Formats: sequence, structure tokens, C-alpha cells
Amino acid sequence: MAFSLTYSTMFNPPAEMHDRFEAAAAKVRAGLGARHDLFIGGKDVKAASYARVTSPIDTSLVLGEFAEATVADVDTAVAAAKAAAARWRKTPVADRLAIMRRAADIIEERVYEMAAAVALEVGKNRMEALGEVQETADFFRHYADDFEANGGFDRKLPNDPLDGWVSTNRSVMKPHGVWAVIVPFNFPFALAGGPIAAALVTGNTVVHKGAPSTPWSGWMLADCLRDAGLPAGVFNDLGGGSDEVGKALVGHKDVGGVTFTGSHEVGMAIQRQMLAGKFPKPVIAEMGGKNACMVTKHADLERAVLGCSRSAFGLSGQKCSALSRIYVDQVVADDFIARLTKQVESLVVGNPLEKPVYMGPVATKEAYERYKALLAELAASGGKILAGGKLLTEGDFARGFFVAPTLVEAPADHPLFARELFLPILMVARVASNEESMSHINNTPLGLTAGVFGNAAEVDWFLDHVEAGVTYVNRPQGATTGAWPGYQPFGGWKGSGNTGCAIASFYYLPRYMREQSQTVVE
Ligand SMILES: NC(=O)c1ccc[n+]([C@@H]2O[C@H](COP(=O)([O-])OP(=O)(O)OC[C@H]3O[C@@H](n4cnc5c(N)ncnc54)[C@H](O)[C@@H]3O)[C@@H](O)[C@H]2O)c1
Ligand SMILES: N[C@@H](CCC=O)C(=O)O
Repeated sequence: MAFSLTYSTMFNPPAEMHDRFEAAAAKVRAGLGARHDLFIGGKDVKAASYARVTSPIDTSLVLGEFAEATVADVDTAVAAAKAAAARWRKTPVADRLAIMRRAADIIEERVYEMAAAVALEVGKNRMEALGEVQETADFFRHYADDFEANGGFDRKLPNDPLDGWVSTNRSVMKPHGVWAVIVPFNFPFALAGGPIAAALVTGNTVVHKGAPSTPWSGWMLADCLRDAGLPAGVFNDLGGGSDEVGKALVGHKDVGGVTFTGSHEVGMAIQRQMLAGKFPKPVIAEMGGKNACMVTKHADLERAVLGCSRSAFGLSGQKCSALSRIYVDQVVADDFIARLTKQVESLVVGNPLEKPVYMGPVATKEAYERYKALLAELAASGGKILAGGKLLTEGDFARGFFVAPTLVEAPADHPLFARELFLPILMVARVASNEESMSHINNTPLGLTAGVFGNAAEVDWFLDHVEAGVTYVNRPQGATTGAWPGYQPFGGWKGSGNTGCAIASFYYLPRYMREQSQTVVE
């Protein structure tokens, strides 16, 4: 079988991928420091100010100067998107699909260079970065295929059973107009590209706002879309605008809908804001997680250790899907915890662009400071640190935000089992039964991903009881992480997501449209 990169295949890529990544990374490094404008109405637009963005790997490495959007830029971008909306909506579906597929091809052509940039900007390792960019290309193709397979969501219904009249009926899904896409720092390419592709293919025009620490990814994506031939105004980029810019975008009277990906708190605030106007507007909110894994007394411990470690420490624990708590049956707990401790101690931390490195820095100074504060909290609250538990400051580590992957054992009622940490800190607790595990797993307002390692009967029972939108069984490639478009629909239950319909699922694209029933009597 030819190699196809996904988050489950990325652990064993062909050697050529490494060579190409290294060549691209050298090229990207040589071109650092450029100034990047906003992209509005099909043009590069100068901003009132520019922020110097540095790499979390080495804070003296200036990646570039990036335009800082203002609330006035929000107005300009929304006006450009509004002006382009009618024409884009009426662009023949075949032409829209062709542009989506061209965008996918262009992203794929640039995958190595853009992945090197993502690795420098976020601090994720080379395979995670390649995965993120490739995933974005796959989102564009997936949504184009899905829109096409559903006939553009335009369906003929039976004529009315009228004698002497011909009364035809149709259900037509129509776009909302201008769609805002607000993105978190951890997947600034894929979590921009996915919703942008969905909004565009369904006929909306888009205003995108990335996270303040990761504006480069959105800028690169804008470049791909421009080169794919998207008409002016159909896609607009506000860079990594501030939270205030995001708030102004959400509250703009001409924004018809929003896809927000980020924390639970901000996602809930945005939903309230979108309900507070004269009429409700749609919000797709993909929010935080507090993802758990159950390791039963029948688990294959070798698989469990690998899957748990990959999901807890990939991207330094900064995935919404990251594993942050394990409940292990007391019968196998000693063995499992000893093996997991050894595995965590063996993880290679360092410059994530280098081949052997599994874990890079945390992405921001804020995350670094929060890790430090959590160590103090753990020391005060009796968590037992089994591995890691320290800032890494020697040699080149001192240049960036490096911390050690950390494993902590504590009783299941320890407060850190309840909060999303979004850091490389994995909590483990011993339990007396699978029922006890499940009660802890479900005892959270969040419900994004969950995993289990156990036998067939335990797995059936787990899947029947667990309150999470994305589940993985006996998966060494990742106990709770690693969904890929077309293979694993990805969306949260409860406080982790508001639609019940996952990203890249059969039910996703209709969220970007509204239905019109059309009855025409001849
Ligand atoms: N469910 C998912 O698919 C998913 C995926 C990735 C990340 N996340 C979650 O994202 C969080 C981490 O990302 P983050 O720290 O960037 O999240 P965040 O909520 O702080 O910010 C996300 C985005 O929202 C913007 N923003 C902040 N306040 C706003 C407001 N009032 N109005 C409009 N926009 C506003 C930010 O500028 C940023 O672009 C974690 O909780 C993680 O679990 C969820
Ligand atoms: N799609 C990624 C998570 C994205 C959120 O941060 C995964 O499935 O692990």
C-alpha cells in the first residue's frame, strides 16, 4: 500500500519525507523575518501596526512581522466578504468545487515548506506539522467531494398530490452569507482550513481570524487560496487579531455565522453573544476537552503505554484531544505505571524540527508560566510526580519554552483531574473497577475524546456508556488523539461542542447553510 500520511501513520514515514522536510526547513529558515500584511478584498492591506512574532523554540528567532488588525479592519473585511457574497453563492457548483480542489493541490505542493513554518510557529514536531498541513489539503478535498456527493444539497421532492395542478417541490440549502472563522493557536493551519473549506464550498464568503501567537499559518493559507483563483473578497484574513478583534467580528451585524474553535469559556461566551441580537445566528463551537483513558485489568499494557504516551505528549499536550487523565485498574496499576513512567522518561524533548525529537516546547510564554504554576500547585496538593516535573533550562533549552513531559499519580479526586491543563502533564489514578473508571470519565462538563484498553466485553460496555464524541479502542497510535478527515469524524459532546455533528462527518456541511423549501405551482 502506498504511504498516505495521517496522524496514525505518521510514526513510520518513508525516509524521503524526512529528506524533503529538511530541505524545506533550511529554505524557510533562510527567508525568515519578512513583513506580512492583512489580506482583504483580494489585496494585501497594510495595517496600523505590526507585531514581531518569535518562535517558541528560540525566542530570539524572529519569524516575521505580522499585521495587527483593528476593529476598523473587521469592518473592511466584512464589507469585502459581503460584497463578494452574491456572486460567490451563484458561482456554478462545478467552478466552486474546482477552486476547492485546486486549493487542496496547492496546499499539498507546498506541504513541506508550510509544515516547516508551522513547526517553527507552534513548536510541533515535524511529523505533526506535516500532518497538520496535509490534513488541511484533505479537508478541502473531503468537503468538495461531500458537497458534490450530496448534489449541492439541492433536492427535488414529490409534487403535491393535487388534481388539475402541477405543484413542484424542492428543498434547497443556501449559505448564510459572510461566515467568520476564529481559530486557536494549536492547529492554526488545519483548524483554519477545515472550517474555511466548509464555509466556502457551501457558498459562504469568509473572514478568518487566527490566534495572536500564530498569524503565519493563516497568512500562508490565504496565499494558497489566492493562488487557487478564489475571487476577490471571498476569503479575507485578519491575521492573528486580538481577542477584541474576534469579539468585534462575532458581533458584526453583517456576519451570518461563526465557526469558533478554542476554549470552552470563550466558546460559551460567543454562543451567548450570537443569541443576543435581533435573531439567533448559527455558531459552530468546537471547544476544550478533559480527555480520559480507561485501562482495565485485561488491557494489553504495551499498547496502552504507547497509546497513552503518544496522546498525552504529542504537541506537548496542547491538543484539544490530548490525553490528560488515566484511570487504571488497581490489579495492573503497578505494572502499567512503572512501564508508563519509563516510557515518559524516554521521550526525546528538543528542537521539534529535528528528526528524533518527539516533544518540542510549549507554544507560548503563558503556557510556560502556567506549567510552572501547576508544578507549585502539585507540590502543595500532594500529587506524586513520577516523571518530569521540571522546566528545561540547560543549553539550547534556555532559548525557548521547554518543559519536561510530566506524569503524576494522585487520587482520582485531585483537582487537576477536573481542569483542562493543555500542557504535557498526565494524571493517573488507580481505581477498583471499570464502573469506577467510567464514573470519573463522565464526571466532567466536557466530552471530547476518550480511550479504552481492555477486552471485547469491556470495550462494548465502554462504548455503550462513555460520554464523548470521539472514541478509540486499544489504539497504540493514540489513546485519544489523531482523528483524520474521512476516517474519524471529530466533534465533542456536552461542553466540548455545540452541534452534535462532528468535523468532516456526513452531517457537517449542512451546518453552514439554511434550508429553503420551494413550492412552485405551474
Ligand atoms: N474541540 C476542538 O476541535 C478544539 C481544537 C483545538 C483547540 N481546542 C481548544 O482550544 C483551546 C486552546 O486554544 P486557545 O488558547 O487559542 O483558545 P482561546 O479560546 O483562548 O482562543 C481561541 C480563539 O478565540 C479568540 N478569542 C478569544 N476571545 C474571544 C472573544 N471574546 N470573541 C471572539 N474571539 C475570541 C482568540 O483570539 C483565538 O483566536 C483549548 O481549550 C482546546 O481544547 C478545541
Ligand atoms: N484533530 C486533532 C485534534 C485537534 C485539536 O486540537 C486530533 O484528532 O488529535
